[in-house]
Amino acid sequence: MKAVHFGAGNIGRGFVGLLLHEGGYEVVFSDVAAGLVDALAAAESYTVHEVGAGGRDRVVTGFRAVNSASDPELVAAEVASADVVTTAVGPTVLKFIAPHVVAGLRQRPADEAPLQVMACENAIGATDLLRREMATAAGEDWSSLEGRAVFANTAVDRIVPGQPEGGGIDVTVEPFYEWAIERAPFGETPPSIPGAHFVGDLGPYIERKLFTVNTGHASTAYLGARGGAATIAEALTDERIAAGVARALEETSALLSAKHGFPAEEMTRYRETILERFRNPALPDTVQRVGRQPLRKLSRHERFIGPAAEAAERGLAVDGLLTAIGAALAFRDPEDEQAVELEGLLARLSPDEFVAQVTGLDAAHPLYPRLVEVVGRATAAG
Ligand SMILES: NC(=O)c1ccc[n+]([C@@H]2O[C@H](COP(=O)([O-])OP(=O)(O)OC[C@H]3O[C@@H](n4cnc5c(N)ncnc54)[C@H](O)[C@@H]3O)[C@@H](O)[C@H]2O)c1
Ligand SMILES: O=P(O)(O)OC[C@@H](O)[C@@H](O)[C@H](O)[C@H](O)CO
Repeated sequence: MKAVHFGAGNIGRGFVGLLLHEGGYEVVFSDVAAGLVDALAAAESYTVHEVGAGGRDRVVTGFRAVNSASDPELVAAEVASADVVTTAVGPTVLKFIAPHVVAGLRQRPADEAPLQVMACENAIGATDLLRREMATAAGEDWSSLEGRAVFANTAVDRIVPGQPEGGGIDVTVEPFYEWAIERAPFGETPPSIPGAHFVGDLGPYIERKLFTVNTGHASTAYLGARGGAATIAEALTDERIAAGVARALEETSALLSAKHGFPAEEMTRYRETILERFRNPALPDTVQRVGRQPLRKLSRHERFIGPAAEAAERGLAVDGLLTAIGAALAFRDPEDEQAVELEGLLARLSPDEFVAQVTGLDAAHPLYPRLVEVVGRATAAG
């Protein structure tokens, strides 16, 4: 069995590649970072170091690596004969992966078992997005190609911090992980991934993950950065920040319970586990990594505006989320293109224009005036 995995970065090596390997796949990593591809191609194994309580080392072997920028034909050939394609590149990069998967499908015999495609990104419906990008890349050939693949959305959860520069291809991760995958698209032959669980309806899982783990993570990063903290664990040692994060998460939990029926006690335990994961002192996870790409994180269906909009529509509290959004507006990182753009947009646009453009909310939405106030305060604070 063979899996082609696009994006050999933190989660690619530290989670998706590891679980595919443990499921019995030969993993072919595909990436555009030449140094990383060369290092993987030259290695026979790498180690995933799980740090913190219950962690152990796991070794990945039997992989190969291909550079999709310099060797697209080889990538297409690998995809053509693969059983599984996964991605962990970031949702905005899926449009660049799509042409490679389409090129592979063009070479794949029509009577071959369908390629099983799963995008493992922090976004609702990431595989659906990849599929749309593939349809665009294929143009009028799509109707003859789409039957050669099946598409399943997934929710992946494991904190994999940035790895030290020059540290090689080993990866340091937390011990916890969860991978939920839609079951129905695979019919009788789901992929062999013992570490994953297959679910009938992914909607509640991905929303619970994105609106708890990622809302809490981002709230900690932005409140922490504003308070001068360097890491997530350090930020949570400040009681005011911890209280701010707890408040935002109580609001998203109330929404998730109202919308999906998750019992309140289950959500309380889920939040406790997550906050304990964030506090893992062995995990060197920076506020810059977790706060990266703030414009993506402030977009309509993401971890802040997504739950806050739905909570406001239901008349639920959103004050904690608005405080975290205020902190997000103050996030500055000269190395992060979106953080720089965010600063420019705040200087250039009126609060109304900013809310409309960045969050995509309509002026008639109940959250809209509250966001305009938050943006107005951020603009005034300079
Ligand atoms: N790190 C985590 O804790 C974590 C956990 C769950 C989900 N995720 C999600 O996984 C995705 C990747 O996150 P990450 O933390 O591993 O980021 P990362 O930056 O460590 O890895 C991304 C990799 O994609 C590669 N890449 C960029 N453009 C590419 C292209 N056109 N073709 C092939 N490869 C390309 C990069 O070179 C890099 O190696 C994101 O969607 C993220 O939200 C991350
Ligand atoms: O990857 P992002 O930028 O969407 O979010 C940053 C972190 O919150 C994220 O990578 C978490 O570590 C991960 O989602 C945990 O499962």
